[in-house]
Formats: sequence, structure tokens, C-alpha cells
Amino acid sequence: MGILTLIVDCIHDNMTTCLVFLLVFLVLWKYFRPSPWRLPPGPRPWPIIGNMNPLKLSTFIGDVEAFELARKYNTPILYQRWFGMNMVTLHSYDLVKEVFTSDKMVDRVRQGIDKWFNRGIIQVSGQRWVEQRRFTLSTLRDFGLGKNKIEKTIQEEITELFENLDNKKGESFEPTSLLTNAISNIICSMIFGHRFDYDDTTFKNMLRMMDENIEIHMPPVFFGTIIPFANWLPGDVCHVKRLEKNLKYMQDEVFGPEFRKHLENHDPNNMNDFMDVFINEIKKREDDNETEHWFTEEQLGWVIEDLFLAGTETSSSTMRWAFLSMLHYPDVQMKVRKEIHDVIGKERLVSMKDRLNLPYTEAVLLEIQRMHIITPYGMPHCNRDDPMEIEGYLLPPQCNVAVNFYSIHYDPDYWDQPEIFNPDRFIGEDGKFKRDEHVMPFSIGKRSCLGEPLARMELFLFFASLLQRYRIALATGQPLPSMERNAGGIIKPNPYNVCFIKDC
Ligand code: HEM
Repeated sequence: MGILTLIVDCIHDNMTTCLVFLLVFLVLWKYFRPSPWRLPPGPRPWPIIGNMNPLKLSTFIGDVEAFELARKYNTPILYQRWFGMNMVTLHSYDLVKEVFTSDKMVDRVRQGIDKWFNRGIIQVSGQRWVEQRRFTLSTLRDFGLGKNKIEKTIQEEITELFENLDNKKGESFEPTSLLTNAISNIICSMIFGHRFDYDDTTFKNMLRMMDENIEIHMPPVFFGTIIPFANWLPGDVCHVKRLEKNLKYMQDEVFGPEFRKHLENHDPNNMNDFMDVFINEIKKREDDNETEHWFTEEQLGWVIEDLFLAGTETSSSTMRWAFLSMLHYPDVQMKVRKEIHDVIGKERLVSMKDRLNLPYTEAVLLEIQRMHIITPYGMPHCNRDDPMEIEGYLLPPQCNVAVNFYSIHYDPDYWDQPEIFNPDRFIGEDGKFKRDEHVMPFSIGKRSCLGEPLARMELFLFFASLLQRYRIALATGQPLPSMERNAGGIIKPNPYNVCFIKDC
């Protein structure tokens, strides 16, 4: 019997032991082998889980902890491993500005289930992203993004909201669904050319599913997306299947019927909304027999989906933080209302032109966005297929790089008493509103929020209009709701009840 046969027999007899040995060896080798990269400082990751605690996944936000780690290691750039994923976070304004305005840092990491990442706008990279972002931005601008046209749409939606709030007769209620209805109807108007009734079943289902998708998106789906076979696991531990089901409903029941209606009535000389223009691009390519392109019905669905996902819960959650802040700081609320009543009065609708004359209202909104970060890491960027040097460190290709917004918005070396709610920090000596680039809720650079002008308009008009008409208060005897953050795709306050008391 040769020595080879002896080894094979031995392995055969002790298969389980050998497999366990091999697995341990591979894990240890991966863990201890010298890295070819010069990674930024950070806590040593554990095998498999990295720096994540799987037991705390459902409550994971991590931005405050990362801020503290960056200070402990005295570094503006921190390295952590989230399971198998490299996660580099930036903790200083100057570094964020340098890195995020670089053309080499505009991609998104390709990971896990590819179909999640190669569609729409938010997750795509390279030429497809350049083309789809440029098209979306210019089309939305044509339909009023940041202009008077959309201001009128927002004002109409606010008037509808007034009616609903008046009907509550000052009683205490949870405002999430009313705010979300109003905000998402603005996107509906731009995309489909019409709004929905708040009671419309399709609209209600769509909003419920979008909310559910954002709710379940992080962190279980994040876990699912970095483990490619999560899709095939029995049950739905990573919520991937639920997410898929919801997305399919939206494609089949909302976007599909709208698409067919638009297609039937398509007139290239009369385009009324985003869908019309996208269909025109599809038709142009069909006429030219172009086969390799990204203007398809499916892609249109994903772009719309992205706009709804990115543009509804974000603005609506910021509004809820705003009203919660008004409950916590009644003196600030009184001052904002007085400013609005002095400048605009109690009857005329608030318009964007009033902005310059409402410096305190603007300052309060910015302070709310500084303190209540709804996307703690924004959307991580990555370098493409080459390694990238930042601050003397060498990052591997396709490395996640994210802003830790908490570190910028609460930087004690920059802000005086960052933990204190103080809108006056944004009022200059001349009494005018003083914007500060260190508050960057929309991120910066070429990949920054595509909907920023719309979001700013919505926040200003909704906040000022509602405070013009209503006093925000608690029901008698109701305890002050907490400012605790609710972990999820978007960081929102826990649900709370509030009274909108009409006093003009
Ligand atoms: C308060 C409201 C909002 C906040 C705080 C916010 C914040 C952000 C942030 C932090 C990003 C990631 C930027 C990056 O990758 O560096 C982003 C991306 C994006 N946002 Fe917003 N957003 C808001 C509202 C909106 C609205 C109203 C829309 C659309 C109508 C929108 C559409 C998008 C899109 C499409 C992207 C992806 C851009 C890309 O990948 O090129 N957002 N947003």
C-alpha cells in the first residue's frame, strides 16, 4: 500500500474531522494572513462577523460608536469589517470633501445578489449611472425640480393636507401617514402627471410596501445581499423574499398600469411628466433598432422605484423630527410662528420667495437636519476596480467608503456644544440666515442626493406652512415623546401622537 493510498484512506475514514480542520484552517488563514493593503486604523475584526454583533443587528445604527472609535484612534478615516464587507468611514469634513468630490469615488460596490445592484439609479455604477442620472435630473428639472412649477404642486398638496388636519379638530393623532401621503403625491405628480386620493387603495398599498421595504431593508437585507445564497435559504430570514414580493407588486400594480396608460396616449409633441419622456427615449431606441441600451420598461420601473424610495420616507421622516423638535422646544416653536406671522401674516400661503425673510425658520430647519441624521452613512461609495490611496492608506478595489455624518454634524472641534439644539448658530451678526456646509444631510460631490432641491423646497414649505396655521402640541397629560432613534433603512423617530391646533 503506497503512502498516498494511506493518506486517502485516512481522510476517507475521518471526513468530518478533516472538513472541520480545513474550515478552521481557512478561517485562520484569512484572519491572520498579511494584508496586501494598507488599511486605516480600526478595531481588529473577528473571523466571519468582522466588527458586527449579529445579535444586535436589528438595532444597529453604529454611527455614534464609529465616531467614538475614530476619536479613540485619533483618525479621520476608520476601517471596520461588516461581516465580509470592507467598510471605511470618513470622519472629517475636509476629508469628506476631498474624497467625495473625486471622480474615482462615485461607484457603488457590486455585492451579493447582483440583480439588486444593477438597476435603477441608486445602486448602479459606471456609464449606466452617468446616463441615467443625467437623464433623470434633466427631465425632473424640466418638470419643475427646484422651480416655481413644483412649488405650486407642493402648495396644492399642502392645501389638501390642511383640509385633512382641520378635520382632526386639534385631536391627538400619529401624523406619519398623512405626511407621507402628501410628500409622495408630489413625486407622483412629477412622474405620473397626477396625484392620488389619500384613500386610493393602490396608493395606500404602494406606500405601505415602500415603508415596509425601507423598514426591513437594513440590516437583514443588507446581510442577505452580502451573502449571495441568502435568496435560497429556507424561510425568509433575510427578508429578501418579502422585499421582492413588495417590489413585484409595485411593478405589476402601480408602475405597469401607469406605463400602459402613458403608452396608449403617447404624443412626442406633448410630454407631461417623467414617464412620457422616458417612454419617448424607449421609442427612439426601438425606431433606431438599438438593442444595447438601458431605456427599457424594466429600467423605468426601477428608476421610479428609486425616486419613491429615496424621496418619500426621507422628507417625511425629517418632517416628523421637525415636529417632534417643536414639541421639545416650545420656545423655538413660538419664535418660528411669530416670525412667520410677522412676515407673511396668517392668511397668505407660504412661498419660496419668503425664505429670505424667514431667517430663523431656515435656521431651525437646518439645526433639525444637523441633529437628526436620517441616513447615518448616506449611501456608501466605492473606488472602481483599482486600489485607491486616501490619507496614505491603500484601499482595495471595490471598497465601501462612507461619510459618518454624525462625526461631521457633531464634531466638537467645529461646533460649539453640538449636543445642544441651538438654531442661533446659523444666524449671522447681521441677523440673516447663515448656511454652513458642515451640515451635509444630502452628502456632497457628483453622487450627492439627486432630489436635494426638491427636498429643500418640501421641507421649507411644509414646515413653514404648517406652523403658520397650527400650533403643535401634546394632548393634555400626554408625556413628551422621546427623541430615541428607530433603527432601519431611514432613521426616524418612534411613532408619536401630536395635536395640530388651528389658531388662525
Ligand atoms: C430630507 C430629504 C432627503 C435626504 C436627507 C436625502 C439624502 C440623500 C443621501 C445622503 C444620498 C446619498 C448620496 C451619496 O451617495 O453620496 C441620497 C441619494 C439620492 N437621493 Fe436623496 N435625500 C432626500 C430626499 C430626496 C428626494 C426628495 C429625492 C427624489 C425625488 C431623492 C433622490 C435621491 C436619489 C435618486 C439618490 C441617488 C443618487 C445617485 O446615486 O446618484 N432624495 N439622498
